[in-house]
Amino acid sequence: MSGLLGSVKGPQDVKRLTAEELPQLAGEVRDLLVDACAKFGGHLGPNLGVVELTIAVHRVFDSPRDPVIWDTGHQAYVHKLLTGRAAGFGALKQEGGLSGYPSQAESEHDHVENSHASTALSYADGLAKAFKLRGERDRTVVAVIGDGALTGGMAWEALNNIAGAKDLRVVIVVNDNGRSYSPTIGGLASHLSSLRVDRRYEDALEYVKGKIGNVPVLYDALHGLKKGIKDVVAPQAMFEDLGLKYVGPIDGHDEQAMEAALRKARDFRGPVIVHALTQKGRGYSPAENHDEDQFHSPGAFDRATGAEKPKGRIWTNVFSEELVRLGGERQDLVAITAAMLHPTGLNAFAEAYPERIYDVGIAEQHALTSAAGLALGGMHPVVAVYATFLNRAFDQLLMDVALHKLPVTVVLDRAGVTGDDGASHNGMWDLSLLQVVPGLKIAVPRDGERLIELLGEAVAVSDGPTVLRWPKGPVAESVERVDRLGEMDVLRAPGADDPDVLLVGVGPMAQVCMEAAVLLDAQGITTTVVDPRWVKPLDEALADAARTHRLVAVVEDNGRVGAVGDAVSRLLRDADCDVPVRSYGIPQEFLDHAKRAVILGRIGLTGQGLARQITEAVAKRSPQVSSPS
Ligand SMILES: Cc1ncc(C[n+]2csc(CCOP(=O)(O)OP(=O)(O)O)c2C)c(N)n1
Ligand SMILES: CC(=O)[C@@H](O)[C@H](O)COP(=O)(O)O
Ligand SMILES: [Mg+2]
Repeated sequence: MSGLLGSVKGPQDVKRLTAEELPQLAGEVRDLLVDACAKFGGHLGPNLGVVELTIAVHRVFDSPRDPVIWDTGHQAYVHKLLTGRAAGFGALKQEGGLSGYPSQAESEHDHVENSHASTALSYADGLAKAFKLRGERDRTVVAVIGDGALTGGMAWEALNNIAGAKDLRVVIVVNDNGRSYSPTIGGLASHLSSLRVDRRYEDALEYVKGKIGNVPVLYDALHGLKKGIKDVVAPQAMFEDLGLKYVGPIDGHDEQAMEAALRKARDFRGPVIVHALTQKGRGYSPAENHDEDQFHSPGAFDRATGAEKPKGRIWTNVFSEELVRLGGERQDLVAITAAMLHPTGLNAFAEAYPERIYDVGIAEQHALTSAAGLALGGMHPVVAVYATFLNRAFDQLLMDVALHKLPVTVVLDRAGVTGDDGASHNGMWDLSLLQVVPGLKIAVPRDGERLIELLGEAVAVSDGPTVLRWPKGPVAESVERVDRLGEMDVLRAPGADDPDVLLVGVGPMAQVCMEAAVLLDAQGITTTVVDPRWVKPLDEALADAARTHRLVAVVEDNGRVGAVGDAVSRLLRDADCDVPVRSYGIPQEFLDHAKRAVILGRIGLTGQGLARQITEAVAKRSPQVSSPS
């Protein structure tokens, strides 16, 4: 690593650089970010937007003694570069390589690994309280939170607490680039933009600043003047009404201005908000000009043009198209996104029915209970979120939707192993959590055709909530049924009178089961494959089918504990069927980041892996079966 960045092994090296050297450092950082994200994909837009901000944070504060908490963590690449990890960007988000989020295992400068938004201020509140109790009054907690994450309810719960504790040394840097993926919504967004002073005295400020140069005391006085004018022109921020000191807005790309504001905030020795105005994708024109999301999280792309490598037809496309079609038939269908209109495929529905789409911000809990309200009002809401983010809205789904038997359909994209976004992004919890929700039905399509079929069935349910889920990536090859067993699709019937194994493939694991069945057959282990389609409630015909087999194997792309495998065991027990059940799924662990396919291979959720495990299971049950090849 050459240049100034090559000399940066930690924040102390950033502090040692002169102000004149910082633009060169920023340029080198941007070049490395674009190169790494072009090669591996990644959160390029968010990180290009916090280059100067992060440099200023590490020049003013003393990480890790002053912990820096990155809300959501997707914008911590620059922080990683300035804390000695530039070399790791040669394997960004790859197995065994640098995580795309803060990682305690990587550095003492990293604290929060959870990529779920709107948590940073609560961590900061707790950390600052701990420092106070321990008498470590010289430590400041810095929390960097985006305008999008600030629309999450937890952030306001934390702000309420922090504002009430005047001696908590917390510096909250609001990284306001005006966007989540899309432009940030709601009253907060318009309030933040009202705090952006209008150009007239911004320009005046620039003019005078140019005259006085960067003489801090004069510059500060000028800021005070601007603030005074702003107080008159734009009613002061709600933050100050909350009791929080507010500094800003500051040009987040003016490193010296950011340093001045952060020093002022640090020296205040109490809770302060520094409002930084930044641009997502700054410095790379394909990102700056990318209307949809300013290169929020592109896959690999051509560095010269910004053209992303084609993703092919993904599950989300099938859902997006079918929901538009259904929306034409059903005027009561409305859709809700939590700041992820395009990633969940709701953008097409929004274009077709602009009056029937709601973007509630990063506010999944509100999304579910607002959906309950819409359902009480006679609509049928479809709430589309990534599977892992539903965790946050479990109580709302349980007590605001299901308790009232309301017709809300929840669509979980990125269900199962997502992989390179790390442990908190895997959609491995929903099939377990939702088992306990009375009256809630869950369908898991195995391919695009079944997604269309099951979505239609789900939105036709009017006496309770329904849930569908599918994984990240290309939609699975179609597998047609050869028979029907109750509501279930039989995909493979061995034709033997006493087949050995009943393979229950949940959703796209059906294809994996079909591959395994061929391998098992080759070893003389006759296998039936069924796709339950609806996994909650399970079809009681499954118990009858089980009776004619030696072993039942349930395969699902979810954590094993408390999921469909356990539900099948319970079904068989309740039916007095004592055929043994094996469940194959994601180990109940926090998985290290790697590509989805790599992880599925590692945990045995492939045709070969499954065949090997089932062969061993059968051999234990009936030793005369041939040993695994
Ligand atoms: C609870 C939760 N919901 C949704 C997401 C998906 N997500 C990741 S980043 C992001 C937008 C964040 O916007 P902002 O906080 O403004 O940060 P920026 O990307 O603009 O820097 C969203 C919606 C998430 N990580 N967590
Ligand atoms: C940080 C975050 O939660 C999102 O940006 C997520 O990383 C996007 O995931 P996909 O790339 O699967 O849409
Ligand atoms: Mg933002």
